[in-house]
Amino acid sequence: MTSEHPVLETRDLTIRFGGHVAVDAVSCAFQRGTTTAIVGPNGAGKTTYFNLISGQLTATSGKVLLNGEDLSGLSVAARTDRGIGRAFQLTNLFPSLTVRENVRLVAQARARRGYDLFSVASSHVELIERAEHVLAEVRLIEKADQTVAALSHGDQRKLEVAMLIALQPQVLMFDEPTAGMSVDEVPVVLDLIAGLKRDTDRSILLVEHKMDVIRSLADRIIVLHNGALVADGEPAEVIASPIVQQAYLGREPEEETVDA
Ligand SMILES: Nc1ncnc2c1ncn2[C@@H]1O[C@H](COP(=O)(O)OP(=O)(O)OP(=O)(O)O)[C@@H](O)[C@H]1O
Repeated sequence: MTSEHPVLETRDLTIRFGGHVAVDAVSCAFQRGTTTAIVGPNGAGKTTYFNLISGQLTATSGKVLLNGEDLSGLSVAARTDRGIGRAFQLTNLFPSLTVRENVRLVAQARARRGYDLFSVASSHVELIERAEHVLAEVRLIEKADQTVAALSHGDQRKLEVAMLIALQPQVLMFDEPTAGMSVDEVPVVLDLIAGLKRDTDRSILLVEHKMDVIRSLADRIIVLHNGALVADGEPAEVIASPIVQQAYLGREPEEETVDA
């Protein structure tokens, strides 16, 4: 729980499916207040790496550490309690409830969990205030009394992010956050994630294919290829590196995506 540890770290993290090594000894540390994009060609192991961090998959070997604590053997729910929040997967919206009710439910559930020492004793008033704060953070406060069913798709995405924030994660994971979104919805989600970056206690990880999204959000890019970490650095440097351009991504620097 101290600042001497990176918020999240993977050490020699490996998973094999039969003879295939999908994530191959990936060691990487993620600091508070940083946003890291994970890129690589199709099948490189990006989603599998995410699944190993969030607990959807169990590593063959290696470790995932949160604030120095080994998460091996912990379920997805236990990892969420500890502070790993994965967007658009953990949260289920209740369509007939209002926006505010949805967020309050998550805040309440979070407060009941034993690991959140500061909010175990949270009063009803504190929980309500927390929900209002989160709704303001994602700019949904004016729609707080609308039912979820009445929201646009973009606003539902905002609500999903609000519910993720209400879980108070230290690590926020987004798997292709703009995939399947309409042209007008993309800036909404990008704005939201950019807003989340202002909280320097949080660390954001995103798997992303789109170069413009990466450029606008990431402070750092790590590249996976055949499950191994092959490049790590500032976006401009990584995108321009010959190893990424030619050997691994097979793309010219100015093309739309950095993979596949
Ligand atoms: N449950 C599984 N069983 C067997 N093989 C798997 C399983 N999950 C992933 N793989 C394999 O592991 C490799 C990495 O897959 P993964 O989905 O992590 O790649 P990715 O980088 O996320 O690709 P994409 O960009 O296409 O989503 C692939 O070869 C995939 O077929």
